[in-house]
Amino acid sequence: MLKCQIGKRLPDFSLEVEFELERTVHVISGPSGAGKTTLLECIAGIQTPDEGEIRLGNKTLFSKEQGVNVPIHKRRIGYVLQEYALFPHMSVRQNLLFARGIWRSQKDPGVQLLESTAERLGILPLLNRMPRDLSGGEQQRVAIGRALLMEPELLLLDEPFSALDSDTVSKVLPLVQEVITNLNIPTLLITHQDEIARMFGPAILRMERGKLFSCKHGGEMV
Ligand SMILES: Nc1ncnc2c1ncn2[C@@H]1O[C@H](COP(=O)(O)OP(=O)(O)OP(=O)(O)O)[C@@H](O)[C@H]1O
Repeated sequence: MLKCQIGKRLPDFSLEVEFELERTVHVISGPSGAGKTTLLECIAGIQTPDEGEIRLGNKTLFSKEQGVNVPIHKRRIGYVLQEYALFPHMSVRQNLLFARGIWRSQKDPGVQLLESTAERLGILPLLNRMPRDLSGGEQQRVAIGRALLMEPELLLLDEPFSALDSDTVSKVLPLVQEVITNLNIPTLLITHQDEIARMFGPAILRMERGKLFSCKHGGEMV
């Protein structure tokens, strides 16, 4: 379970949210500048909230009161962005292994996990290719595979399909949806694309001016 009650003030913007998420996918929609990315970055540890607390399972990731701020690499959070952010000088296999910090070692049990994850995402035949030789949809599946290989306890996806054309989205989406749904961990997915929101719904949250609302009930989340 993810429990988040934080405040973050930027010069012309302020984020104030309080919510709890079970092990399901929640879609976040909302206008540009509403604070969606800021929220995900606070949860991931890229930005530091000014106040409040973030708990994941029984771990405190951030607590202003207790002076806790777990560094990004120790949060066990898979974070996928619109830009695939693969390492251009590494093969797909090395990119995936890097997620586990084992890209020099072939003996790690993670290699087996790598192959099964790559198979589920349909990228097994691509393991020896370089990122520049992949299509956008393939690169995004590698980026998602990399996030999964961390064996995350929380998955954050920030517009992961918006750089892809609609044909590619239709092909990639069912595969990714199945993998993510089967993961059974709390997942936050930012998207402006209705088709994607529908596939992952019905748990849709709406962000406006730094506040989060539940669309289903029309009220502010508590
Ligand atoms: N480093 C920063 N310094 C000052 N203001 C910032 C900073 N980063 C973001 N902001 C402001 O915070 C607000 C929320 O930005 P954020 O990127 O979280 O919105 P968003 O909902 O993700 O938007 P989009 O859908 O366009 O990506 C915006 O008004 C933005 O200008």
